[in-house]
Amino acid sequence: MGTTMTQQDHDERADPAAGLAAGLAAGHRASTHHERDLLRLATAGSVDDGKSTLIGRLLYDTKSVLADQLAAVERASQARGGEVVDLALLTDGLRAEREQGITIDVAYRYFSTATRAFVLADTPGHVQYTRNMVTGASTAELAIVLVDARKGVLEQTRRHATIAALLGVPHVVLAVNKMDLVGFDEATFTAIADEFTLYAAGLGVHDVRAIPLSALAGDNVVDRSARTPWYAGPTLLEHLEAVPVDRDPTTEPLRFPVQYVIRPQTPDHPDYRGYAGRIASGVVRVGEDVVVLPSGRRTSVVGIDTFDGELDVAHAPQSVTLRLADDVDISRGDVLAPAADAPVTGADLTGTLCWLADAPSVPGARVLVRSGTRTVRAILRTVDSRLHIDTLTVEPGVDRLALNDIGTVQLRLAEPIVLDDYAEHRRTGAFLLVDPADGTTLAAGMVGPSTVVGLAGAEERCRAL
Ligand SMILES: Nc1nc2c(ncn2[C@@H]2O[C@H](COP(=O)(O)OP(=O)(O)OP(=O)(O)O)[C@@H](O)[C@H]2O)c(=O)[nH]1
Repeated sequence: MGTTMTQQDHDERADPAAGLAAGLAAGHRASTHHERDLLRLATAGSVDDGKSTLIGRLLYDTKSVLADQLAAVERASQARGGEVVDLALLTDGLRAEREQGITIDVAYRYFSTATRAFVLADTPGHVQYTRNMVTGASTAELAIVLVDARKGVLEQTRRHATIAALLGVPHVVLAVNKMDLVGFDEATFTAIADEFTLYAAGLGVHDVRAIPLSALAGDNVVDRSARTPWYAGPTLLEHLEAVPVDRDPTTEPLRFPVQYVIRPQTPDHPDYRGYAGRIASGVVRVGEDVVVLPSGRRTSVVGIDTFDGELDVAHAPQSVTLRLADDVDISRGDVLAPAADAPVTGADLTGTLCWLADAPSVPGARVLVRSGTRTVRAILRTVDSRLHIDTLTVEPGVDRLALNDIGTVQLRLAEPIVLDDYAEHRRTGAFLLVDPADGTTLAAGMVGPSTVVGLAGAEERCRAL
C-alpha cells in the first residue's frame, strides 16, 4: 500500500474548559486536507484493551512515524527487555499528563495514506473518562470500539456503543483485539461479534464491522494476517480507507456563529465592519438574505473575506469574515442563518445529557450553557428520565443524574439561543453545561429528547431481530 510520509502527529489537548466545543473545533482543524478525503475517527476501549498499542500500530505500519520517534521507542522497548517494539510507547507521552485529573483531554493525531487522511481523537479508556469519549466522538464519522478477545463485550463496551449512537456516529468498528491470546479462535471472535452487532442494531447503529486483530503483533491492522484464514473481511486500515464519507455541506442549512466583530478603523478602511467565525454548517453566498439570531434582525451578505482574498461562496468548515448590508447590532455568540429557513430560538431547552461530573446533578442548580460561541446562564429545572445502558430502557421519575448517566432534562435559560435539534444538526445541536463557580464541565448535551427517546424500546427491537 502506498503511504505518504507527511507525519503530522500533533499531540494536542483540547482546552479542558471548552470541552465538547473544543472537540468540535479541533476536529475541524484538519481542513487543509480536502474534506472529502478526510475521515475523522475516535477510539474507545476499556483500560488495557490495547488502544494505545493499536494506534501505535496504525501509525507504525502506515509509516507515519518519524525516524527519530521510532528509534526512541525501540531503545525504550529494548531497555525494558522487550523483544517486540512496544508501540504503546508512541502514544504514552500524553499519559502522564492525562493522569493529573484533567477534566477533558483528547489528543488529535493526524496520519495519511495514499487514499485518505485521518484525524484520530485519542481518548483514555478508564471508566471515569466517558467524558473524553464524548468529546472525541462528537465529530467522528467512525468509532473504533476495542474489546479484549479474552473478556468479550463488557458494560463499558455497551456504554461506548450507546454514546456512539447518541452522538450519531454513523460507522462503528468492533476491534476484537488480543486474538493472539485466544489462539486466533474463530468461534471466540464470532460470539463477540454477534453479541455486539445485536446490541448495536438495537441502538440503531447498523454499520458495524467486526475485525479480529492483534495490535501487538500487527495481525489485520494494516497487513492481512495469515493466522486468521477464516476471516475474509478487510483489515482495519482497508476498512478505514473504504468507509464512505458523505459530507456534502450544501445539504445542510447555514449556521454561522459569530466569533469576533472586526472593526479595524484604519485610514485605509475607515468604515470596515466584518463578522468573523467558522461556518458550522452549510453554505453562504454573497447576496444571500440572512437572519441574525436570537434578535431576528434581517440583512444580507455583501462580502465574504478570507486571508486569501474575497470569495463569492464559502462552506463549512471554512473560517471567513462576513460583511453585511446593514449596520445591525451583532455581537459574539450571535448566529447567522438563512432568512428563508430560520431555526427555532428559545429559552426553554429540552435536552439529553451525558453527566460528566463526579458530583451528581442537583435539581435547581445554576449552570452555564455553552452553545457554539455563546454562553448563557441557566437553571437545570428537572431531570425527566435516565437511560439504562444494560437493558436499553428508559427509567422515568429520577431526580438526578450521576457520573456517566445519560438522561433527559429541562433547562431554563436566561436568554434565548438557537435550538437546533441534535438528531438533525450534529454540528450545532450540541452544548455543554459548565459550572459557573469554577468553569468545570458538568455535562455534554444534545438539544432534543429524541436521541434518548429513540433509544427507548431498543431492547424490544433487539429481541425482535
Ligand atoms: N498479547 C497481546 N497483548 C496486547 C495486544 N494489544 C495490546 N497488548 C498489551 O496490553 C497491554 C495494554 O495495552 P495498551 O495499549 O497500553 O492499552 P490501552 O487500552 O491503551 O490502555 P489505556 O490507554 O490505559 O486504557 C500492554 O501490555 C500491551 O502490550 C495484543 O494484540 N496482544
